Amino acid sequence: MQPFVPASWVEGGDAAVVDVRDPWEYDSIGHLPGAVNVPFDSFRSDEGEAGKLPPRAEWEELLSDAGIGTDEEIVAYDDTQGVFAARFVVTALLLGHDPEKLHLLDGDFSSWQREYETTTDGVDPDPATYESDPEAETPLVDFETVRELLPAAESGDVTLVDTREDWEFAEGHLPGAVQLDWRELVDEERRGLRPESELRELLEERGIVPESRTVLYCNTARRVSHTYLVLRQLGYEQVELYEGSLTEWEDRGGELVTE
Ligand SMILES: O=S(=O)([O-])[S-]
Repeated sequence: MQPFVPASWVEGGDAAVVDVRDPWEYDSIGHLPGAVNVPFDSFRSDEGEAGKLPPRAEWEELLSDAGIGTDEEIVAYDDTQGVFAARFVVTALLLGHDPEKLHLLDGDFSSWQREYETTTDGVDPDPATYESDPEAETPLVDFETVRELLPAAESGDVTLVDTREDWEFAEGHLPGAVQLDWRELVDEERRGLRPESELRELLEERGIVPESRTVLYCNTARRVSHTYLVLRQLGYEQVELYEGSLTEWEDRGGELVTE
């Protein structure tokens, strides 16, 4: 999986382009030419199979209405350095879209408009039928699995990564977790990924290495989605997502460490 694509790939290509910002931003500030608007809140739910995943029927209807077909190449963007759009990409992945056909713009709306055109023209998508794949293998792990992995995380055999900010980590984290704020992976100025060599150095410093099984969590599986895609971009194959994240962990009385 090579999820991150540059603006030039999006501009010249024929992938379905998905803008996950609020409708007022899409309509009034503008959007990438041809992009459809699928706002972040429209694909988050407490009624799906796990965490914040939407029910399959709702997801299928949302994508069909947006004119996106089951086998299409998709690229998503936002205006927050990719963290909201990453959640769209990971939602599609977890509901069975072909991972090789899922992409995230390396950058965001603000960096795009420094070089490329935007528009406020409405988009009228062609009708499509989207079908999710309930049989697809996914990188999801659940509460019980994470709880069973804690001893291995504490002994360093499994890498448990908390992708939240320092102060959140200090207030309470899973035993054995290392901290990696997702924002450390992006370059403030270009609003996309930092250079690969810097990313690899940073990850290694934190003990996040491709050889180790790696499980990510945050609060509601938004920030982990970005980190998941970065690790996959760098060739990490053994990365899993705790979709329930701290919201479920705390609800179910999971152990927390404070500093
Ligand atoms: O990004 S988050 O799910 O932790 S709010």
